[in-house]
Amino acid sequence: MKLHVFPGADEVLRTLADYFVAVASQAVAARGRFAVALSGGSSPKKLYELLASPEYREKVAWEQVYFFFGDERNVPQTSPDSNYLMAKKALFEPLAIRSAQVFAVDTRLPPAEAATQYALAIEEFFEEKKARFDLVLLGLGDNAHTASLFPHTPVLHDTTVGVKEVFLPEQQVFRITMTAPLLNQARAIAFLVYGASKALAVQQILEFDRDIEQYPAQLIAPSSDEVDWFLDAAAAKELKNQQSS
Ligand SMILES: O=C1O[C@H](COP(=O)(O)O)[C@@H](O)[C@H](O)[C@H]1O
Repeated sequence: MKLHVFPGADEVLRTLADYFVAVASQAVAARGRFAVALSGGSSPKKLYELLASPEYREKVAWEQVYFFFGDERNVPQTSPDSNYLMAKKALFEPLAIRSAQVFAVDTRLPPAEAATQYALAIEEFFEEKKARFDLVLLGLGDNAHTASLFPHTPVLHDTTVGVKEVFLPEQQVFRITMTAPLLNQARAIAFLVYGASKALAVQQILEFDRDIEQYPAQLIAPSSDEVDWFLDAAAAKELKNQQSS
């Protein structure tokens, strides 16, 4: 696990954008394409905007990039809560990404069916091979969730390499999420976390004893061992040890 801690969010975002460029170019050189699972929520929007900015847009072979979503809210694709809509506005439209390169969850379907169909789309994309994303981008909720692996939900114990629906009783909503085993097959995983509201969750995931019911992001442990945490000082402030391990 590698920790990258910077004084402010802008430096975190730039470092992660550089990391994205490097991982994308290695994947394209090695396999002719780059398959990335995007995260939703409030944190990654600025990263996507930066990647689409004049400074970064020429650094990635975008026509060889294939986009997936680690999780999605069960809302129409036109809803302001849709992870797809956020990425569309921040990344796909500015870069004129072809629709064939974007794999969105079909939220017109009932949640369980949407999850099944998404798992099938992933399986087809990887053909006969193991479904290994070149990069999974993840955020972290104040309650230590990542993707839509929320505390005390059945999906935390799902051993399927796939996609599942999850009902969140407090919010009375469904989400659709890649399971931890699928996320963990990735060649590389990067967490993007900034802001003081995330400091306790960061400490719980990285320094507390394992308790996946309370701290679901502890489930993220890729077989490749490539997990990078990109944090600002505010999000890292509760960490006793700020060295990579
Ligand atoms: O990985 C993820 O993390 C976030 C946390 O979101 P944020 O709004 O607190 O940055 C999550 O909800 C999101 O859907 C997910 O992909």
